Amino acid sequence: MCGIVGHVSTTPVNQQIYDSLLLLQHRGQDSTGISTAEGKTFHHVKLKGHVREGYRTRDMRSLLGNVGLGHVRYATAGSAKNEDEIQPFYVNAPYGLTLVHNGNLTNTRELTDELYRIDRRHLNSTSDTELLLNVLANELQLSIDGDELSPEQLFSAVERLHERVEGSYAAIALVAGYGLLAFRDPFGIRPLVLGRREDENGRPEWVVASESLVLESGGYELVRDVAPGEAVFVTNGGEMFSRQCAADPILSPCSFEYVYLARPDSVMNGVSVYGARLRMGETLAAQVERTVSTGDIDVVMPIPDSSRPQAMQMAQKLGIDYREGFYKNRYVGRTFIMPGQKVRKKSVRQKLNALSAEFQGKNVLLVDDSIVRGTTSKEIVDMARHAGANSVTFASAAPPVRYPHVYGINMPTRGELVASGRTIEEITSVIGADRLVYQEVADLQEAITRGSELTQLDLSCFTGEYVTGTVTPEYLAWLEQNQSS
Ligand SMILES: O=P(O)(O)OC[C@H]1O[C@H](OP(=O)(O)OP(=O)(O)O)[C@H](O)[C@@H]1O
Ligand SMILES: NC(=O)CC[C@H](N)C(=O)O
Ligand SMILES: [Mg+2]
Repeated sequence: MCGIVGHVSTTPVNQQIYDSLLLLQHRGQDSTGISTAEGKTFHHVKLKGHVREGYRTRDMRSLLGNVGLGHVRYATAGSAKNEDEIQPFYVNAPYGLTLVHNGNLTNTRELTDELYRIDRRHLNSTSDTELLLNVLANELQLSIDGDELSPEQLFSAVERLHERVEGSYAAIALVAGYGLLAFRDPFGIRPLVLGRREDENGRPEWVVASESLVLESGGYELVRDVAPGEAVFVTNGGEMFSRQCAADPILSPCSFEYVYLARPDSVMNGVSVYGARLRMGETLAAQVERTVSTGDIDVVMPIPDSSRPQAMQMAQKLGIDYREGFYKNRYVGRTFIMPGQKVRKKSVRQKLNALSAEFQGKNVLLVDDSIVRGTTSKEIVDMARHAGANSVTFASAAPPVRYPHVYGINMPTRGELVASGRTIEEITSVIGADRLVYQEVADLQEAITRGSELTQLDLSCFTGEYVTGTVTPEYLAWLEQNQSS
């Protein structure tokens, strides 16, 4: 899950993109990049690491133009370390295109072969985003008819792209001299929202972003989520066109956005992330009551940051005191999205510290949003015991993660998932807890969708059922061999 943003403005757009990327930093920490368009000229800056430490004043000054896009990367294909894979990607024909992508393509082998053999396109990295851009460029080249590019030609290209590409993709592209194109895969797996505001002269300004908090902070009105399969084109002059480009779009957003990835103050697909997390706490409280005796539990504690709303609601439902026993070093980033297990493990210790007074002689109920590799939970249980806890019950607001996530979250191999091939008792013993309670899949689904129009979610990492219907055991085996994290 990367963070993407695109702005079409009536004034220089560099600072707006920077501000938007800062708000999306929680979605990717590996690298970041910005492209702006000044007439027909693109300006690009790409850097490793975080937004705040990366861009220098001279970088910002070089990003001229009123139209642009930006990216924060959390690598899911290729390598986090490879500087050639930092987004945006660029191709010079047709017109000049630059693109950012959140998601993960699942037919990369076929596309790589077709692009070389049939389309005669050269690829210079193992990034799936480079594939996505080249498919778009190829299909756009085939759609062009006459001298001027029309929205319809762009939409036809996206229509054909949907037919060729499998997996998840929310993408934003700039077409040099024309405007900004945004599109979402036919299942709407990864999020994308459209916002609008007016400048002081009443002229429209547009933003497309992964999360709605970008819109709120910039004073934009949420127009709507980009629909699954839909493409939106905003001209450099601020005129907006949109069209459904997929044959059978079915909104099936990634449940893990609501569990962990997104900021709680965002609204995605009409569902408040914070509201969904509170409801997860409610259903998890009921599950705890059903499965373990709660009479002896003294305090409910979150594992900062992401599980706070769930833990708060659980404490209230269970009628047990809510306490904060772990303190977070705000200068260490999110652990789960760091590349490499060694650095993730070290970071948990650096990031969280236990406050002994809250643990001494107490029976604690620790709540996390999810247990994936078990890196966090194992360290945390150990820290709670060292701080003097009498007993440790661990509750996860997500069900056991047993299957690879192939749609933009870096958990491609079963072997690294602590719940894969293990019973609950075995997982309890691996993380060192006294008792362990997981959310049920149906409860998670209900907690996310309650009161909304959402009828379907991607829950593949919990169920092994992949919404696109194109993920085969052979693909998963190939992924395990070729992608390690
Ligand atoms: O089982 P694991 O592989 O450790 O993964 C799960 C943990 O990783 C995430 O936290 P992270 O530190 O990334 O971010 P947060 O501060 O937003 O909770 C998540 O909230 C869990 O705590
Ligand atoms: N997390 C993402 O959305 C990653 C986008 C793309 N697959 C990359 O690896 O750069
Ligand atoms: Mg966490």
